[in-house]
Amino acid sequence: MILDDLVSATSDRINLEMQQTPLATVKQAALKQPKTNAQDIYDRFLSTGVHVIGEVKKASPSKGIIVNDFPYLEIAEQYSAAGVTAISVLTEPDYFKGDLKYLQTITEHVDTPVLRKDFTIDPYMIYQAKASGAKIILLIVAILTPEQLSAYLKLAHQLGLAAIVEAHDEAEIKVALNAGAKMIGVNNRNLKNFTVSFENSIKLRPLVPKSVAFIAESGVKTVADVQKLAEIGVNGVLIGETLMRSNNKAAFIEAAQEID
Ligand SMILES: O=C(O)c1ccccc1NCC(=O)[C@H](O)[C@H](O)COP(=O)(O)O
Repeated sequence: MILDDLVSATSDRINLEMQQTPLATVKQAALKQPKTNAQDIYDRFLSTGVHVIGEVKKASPSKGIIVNDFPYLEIAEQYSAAGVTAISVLTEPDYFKGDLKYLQTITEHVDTPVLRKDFTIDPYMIYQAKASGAKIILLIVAILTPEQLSAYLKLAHQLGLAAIVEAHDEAEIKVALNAGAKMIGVNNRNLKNFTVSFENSIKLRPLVPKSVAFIAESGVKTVADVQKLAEIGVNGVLIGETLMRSNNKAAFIEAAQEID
């Protein structure tokens, strides 16, 4: 399964990075960042309307190369000017052609909160995210033990980072809620065969209390899709490929964010 390959590649990469830049150095850099409060991010997503997270991504395992031209900072600036609630930046290099440097550059130039979109498997990556100016991280239930999930969520909150805890089914939603997740992402993409269906969000939405933000991830193609997800009560939508391929990103984002 693709998640196993992603975890294995991430583990090799992080082991190398830890040799090049020790944890103590990354921790020091993280602690130099301005203090932030995770609850501020959760509150933004819980406020009325559908909140768009615009994703900056060059490639993905399911789609291969999505765009050849990749002016990542310009794209982030367009998202920010159009009023997205957050920007997701892929930092995974092997399958998504991402880079931590993209995230660092974007956080240096753009005020909108940035999500480090990666396959977090070690606290080192959480300190890296903070040191790079991210305000949100991704924690995927399927690749962590419940103990790791609780510990990583706690560490994120101590550092002032919010976390999207990604769950794929009912059992994973329970694990996420038990760990204290305040924002749950449900992936509409089946990671075994890459098919996309909003059925997963529709089925799992009622299992997440209204005090916990619900983000529908993947497969949004049209503003009508956002409307459908709004009707089932999602707080946010994470949109990657469609925005990356769009010639008028601002028009799509503005229309999506007008939905009540
Ligand atoms: O998109 C993939 O191929 C993929 C494969 C394995 C793990 C994660 C994957 N995608 C990550 C995402 O969560 C998406 O980048 C994100 O939800 C945006 O999706 P989309 O709007 O469909 O580009």
